[in-house]
Amino acid sequence: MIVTTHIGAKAGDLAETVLMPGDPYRAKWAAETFLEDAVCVNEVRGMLGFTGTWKGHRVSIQGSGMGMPSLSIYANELIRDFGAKTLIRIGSCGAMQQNVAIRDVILAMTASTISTPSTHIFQSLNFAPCADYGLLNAAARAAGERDVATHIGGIYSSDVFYSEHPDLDKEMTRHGVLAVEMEAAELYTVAARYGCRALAVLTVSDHLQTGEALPPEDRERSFGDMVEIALEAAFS
Ligand SMILES: O=P(O)(O)O[C@H]1O[C@H](CO)[C@@H](O)[C@H]1O
Ligand SMILES: O=c1cc[nH]c(=O)[nH]1
Repeated sequence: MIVTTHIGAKAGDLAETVLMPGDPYRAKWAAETFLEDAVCVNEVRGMLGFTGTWKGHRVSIQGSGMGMPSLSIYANELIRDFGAKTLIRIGSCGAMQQNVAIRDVILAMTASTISTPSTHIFQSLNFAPCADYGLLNAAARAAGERDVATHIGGIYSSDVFYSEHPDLDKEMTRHGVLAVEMEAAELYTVAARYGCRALAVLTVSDHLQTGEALPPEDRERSFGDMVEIALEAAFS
């Protein structure tokens, strides 16, 4: 029997493949919408987790919370205590390029960052967090078969939602960074440490240049393309 500090599930309750939205209610919606026989396996701190099947494959969907310190707790416990092998973030993000529109999907090849909870490990090294290539390639194929605009490239994992660095945002736009979110760099780093596969599949909910922003209910329960792309990539 395994119950960690933050995941109140028993050994075997979680699958080797875990989708990780920041929002626990997106986890609930995605489990109810896309999984068969989904059962709730975690309610600790309201960070809901579910396990069910998709096309016969066992899969869990566990909320990560917002920001890298929170994601890091769940990724560590999922991998070290529950045996997760494939972790795919399904998150919202803010577009940083004019050619990226609201509701477009982004596959994060790399995640630049100022710091993550893992930064101290690397001393003076600027570690480059990157996606698992097999997952990225499979997600690109899955996205290509859907009627959704998809961009593949670098994103920025920020510690803040409300940026006080317009100069830095501008430089990232100038250097082709597609979007900003708050978890992928730590997910990629923790996965690399334990030899696991990781990818972030994101949907654009905000636009830093136009000021557009989707309402909370859309972020919770309308990003179905990214969920299906993540599931198809995980089991291709
Ligand atoms: O929609 P989620 O997955 O939470 O992701 C994004 O939304 C949150 C901020 O609103 C941050 O967690 C950011 O990364
Ligand atoms: O602008 C945004 C939208 C989602 N998540 C972020 O971190 N920033």
